[in-house]
Amino acid sequence: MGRMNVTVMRYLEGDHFRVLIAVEMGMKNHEVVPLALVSSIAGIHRGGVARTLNDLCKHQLVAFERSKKFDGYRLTIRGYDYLALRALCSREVVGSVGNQIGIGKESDVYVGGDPELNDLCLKFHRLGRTSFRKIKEKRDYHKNRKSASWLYLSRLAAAKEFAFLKALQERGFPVPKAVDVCRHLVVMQLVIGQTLCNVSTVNDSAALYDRLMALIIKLARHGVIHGDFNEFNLIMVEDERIVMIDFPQMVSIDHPNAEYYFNRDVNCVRTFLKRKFGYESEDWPKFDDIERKGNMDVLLEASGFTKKMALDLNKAYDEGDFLAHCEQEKVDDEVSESDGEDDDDDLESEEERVATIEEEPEDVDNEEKEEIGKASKHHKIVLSQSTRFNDWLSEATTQLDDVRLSDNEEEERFDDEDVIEKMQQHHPHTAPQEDDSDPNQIEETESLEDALATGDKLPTISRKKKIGVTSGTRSVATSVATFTAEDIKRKLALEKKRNKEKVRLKVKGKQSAVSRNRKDNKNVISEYAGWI
Ligand SMILES: Nc1ncnc2c1ncn2[C@@H]1O[C@H](COP(=O)(O)OP(=O)(O)OP(=O)(O)O)[C@@H](O)[C@H]1O
Repeated sequence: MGRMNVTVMRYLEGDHFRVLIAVEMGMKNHEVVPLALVSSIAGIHRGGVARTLNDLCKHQLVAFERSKKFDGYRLTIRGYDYLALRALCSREVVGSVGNQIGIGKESDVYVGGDPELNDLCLKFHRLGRTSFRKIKEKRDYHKNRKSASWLYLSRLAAAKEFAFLKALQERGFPVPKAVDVCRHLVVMQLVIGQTLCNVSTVNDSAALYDRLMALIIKLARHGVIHGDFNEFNLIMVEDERIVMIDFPQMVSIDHPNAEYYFNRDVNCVRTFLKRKFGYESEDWPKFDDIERKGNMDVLLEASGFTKKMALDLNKAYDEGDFLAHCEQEKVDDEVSESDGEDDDDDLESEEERVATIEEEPEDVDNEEKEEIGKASKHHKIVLSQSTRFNDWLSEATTQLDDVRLSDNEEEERFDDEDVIEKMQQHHPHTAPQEDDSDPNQIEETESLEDALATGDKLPTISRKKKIGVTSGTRSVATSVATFTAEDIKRKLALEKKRNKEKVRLKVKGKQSAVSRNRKDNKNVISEYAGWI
C-alpha cells in the first residue's frame, strides 16, 4: 500500500480546478465531455481550456478519449480524488494525506491529518471502479443528464456512510466520529486498533461474544440491521472494545429480507468466535424477539439519503450490478418519453432529429423532382396525342429538306452527340430569334426541356436523330436554341429558390441543435448548484 501523490496539487491553479469541475459536471450526462462543453461550463474560451486540459492530462487528472460519437475528456479517479481533497482543504477539514492503511473492494483508506496535524481517516469510495469501463462500452451518452456510474455510486456510498456514521454516533454506537464528506470522500476519526480478523487472542471471548450480539440487538432496536457484520468490519480497540467501521449494506428492519440479514449477522459472529477462539454459546438473539424502540431507518431517509439512492446502492452491492440504476433510468426515460415529456433533453434523439432536419431539403427535392417528372410525362403524353407536333414535324422536315440544299459542309459535321451535348448545355445565347414566330416549335422546346428535366433523353435523341439524319443539322441546332431567355430565367430562378430553401433548412436544423445543446448545458450548470 502506497502513498497518494498529492504533490501536483500545489502547482495547480484556480483554472485547473475550474476546468476539472467542468469535466466533472459534464460527466453527469456524458461519458466523455467534448471540449466545447467543458469550455462553456467553465466559462473559459476554448484555447485556454485546451491548454488547461493538456496540463490535466499530463498529471493524469483527466484522460482524453475517442468514443463513437464524441471525442472528449473524462475525469480519472485521481482527478476526482483531487477535487474532493481540494474542496476539503478549502473547508480546512483536511491538511495532509499520508499512507494508505486499508484497501477494500470498494474503497481506499488513507491516514490523513487536519491543518493542526491531528490524525484523520480518509476513506475514498470507489464503487463501480472495476466496472465503469463496461458502461462506456454500453453507452457513450448518459441519457437525460444521468450521472456517470462510478461517480454517482461512489458519491452515494460516501453520502450513505457519512449519514449512517453520524446517526449511529448520535445514538451512542461505537463508530468512528464522522468529520465531513465531499463527493466520494468520507473524513472520519482514525481508529487505533486491529480489525477483528487480525486478532489472534482475546482475554474474554464470552464478553466479546456478548458485546457483539448486544450491538446487533441494539441496531435492530433502532430500526436497522447491519447486513455485513463480520470480522473485517469490526476493529478491536483498547480493553477489547469493538468499533464498527463499515456498514455498506445496512437496511431497515422493515426490509422484506430483514430477518435473513439479521440471522446472517448473528451466525457470522457465532461462526467466527467458534472458529477463531473456540467459543460457542447456546444463547443467541432471535429476530422475533426484537422490540423496536427507535426509527433510525426513517430518520436516515429523511436526512436526504432517499429510498431511490438506497436502492441503487443496494443493487450495486448485493447484485454486483453497477449498471442497475442506469437500466432503471433507461426504463424511466422510456416511460417519460412515451408520455411525451422531456424529449428535448435527449441528445441521441436530438442528433437523430438534427439528421432528419438536415436530410429534409433532400427529401423535399426528391418530392419536387417526382412531381416535375410526373408533370412532364403527362405533358409528353398530351403532346404525343396532339397532332400539332406531328404536323410541325412533317412541315419542319420539308423545310429542312429545302434548307439542306443550301447548307454548307461544316454544318453537316454536326452529329447526334453534338446535338445531345448542346441540348444538355441549355445554352441561352444560342436561342435564335427566328423561332419566336413558330408556336409549334415552342411546344417542342417545352417537351425537350421537360425531357431534359426528367433525364428522359432517349426519346429526344431518337427524335433528333430522325431530324438530323433526314433533314440535316441546321434544324437541330435551331430547335436546341429555342430555349428562350424567359425559360432560362425561370429555370434559374427555380433552381436558386430551391438552393435557398436547402441552405435555409440546413441552417435551421443546425441552429436548433445548437440552441438545444446550449439549453442542455445551461440546465447542467444550474443543476450543479449545491452539487458539491
Ligand atoms: N476509521 C478507520 N480507522 C482506522 N482504520 C480504518 C478506518 N476505516 C477503515 N479502516 C481500515 O481500512 C480497511 C478498509 O476499510 P473498509 O472495510 O471500511 O473498506 P471497504 O472497502 O468497505 O472494505 P470491504 O468492502 O472489503 O470490507 C479496514 O479493514 C481498516 O483496516
